[in-house]
Amino acid sequence: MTQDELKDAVAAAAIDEIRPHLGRDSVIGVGTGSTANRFIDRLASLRDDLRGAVASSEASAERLRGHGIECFELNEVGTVPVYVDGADEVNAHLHMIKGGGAALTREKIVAACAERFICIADGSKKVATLGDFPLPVEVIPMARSYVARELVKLGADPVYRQGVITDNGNQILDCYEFMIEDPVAMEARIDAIVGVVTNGLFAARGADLLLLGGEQGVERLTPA
Ligand SMILES: O=C[C@H](O)[C@H](O)[C@H](O)COP(=O)(O)O
Repeated sequence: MTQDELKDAVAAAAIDEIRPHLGRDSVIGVGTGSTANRFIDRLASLRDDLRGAVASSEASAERLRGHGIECFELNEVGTVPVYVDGADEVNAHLHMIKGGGAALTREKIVAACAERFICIADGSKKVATLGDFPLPVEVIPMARSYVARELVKLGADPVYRQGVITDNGNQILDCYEFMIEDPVAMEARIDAIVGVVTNGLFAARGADLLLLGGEQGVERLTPA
């Protein structure tokens, strides 16, 4: 199976997972990226079975609206029963690195307000230790150099993602050469640097369920 087929398979599995819990008043959280896009395309078939969605990016909101799915502000709905999103890497504890598409901050906010986080990913995203994928850190632009120096002290090799402005008007540093042994502690340490808006470690609030696509089908994994 190709990676695209695997992404499609996990998107379909997520639809099966959430369908029994949806009602006409349900507003669900929807993530960002190529895997989440496949989920959004399939969600179109459930358009009449839910009230709408909270999107974690402008791009996802636009795609949702294109399918006739109403988008709400998170402040209007407060909490969402479920948040479905992809990941760049995920470990056995269902801690993740996210933000390859620069949507990490809004993703983390919607995830924080979700009763349940379902991660959908093809098998290539599952790792023993997080960090092969460069960890994104969203920064206030004027703090970029300072934050980069602080990240070096933590052992990372931060690189400015040239030309990328987040939906929040900020910039991204990608941390290379940075294997993360304790994702919960590192998430908090990076967030404590002045000028950091968010980092792409989703460990304090990891996923509750991972739908992982492989040659044998879609595995259903809960945190180890
Ligand atoms: O900022 C982007 C998000 O964190 C995505 O969920 C992540 O990059 C995975 O994207 P994809 O499904 O395209 O691999």
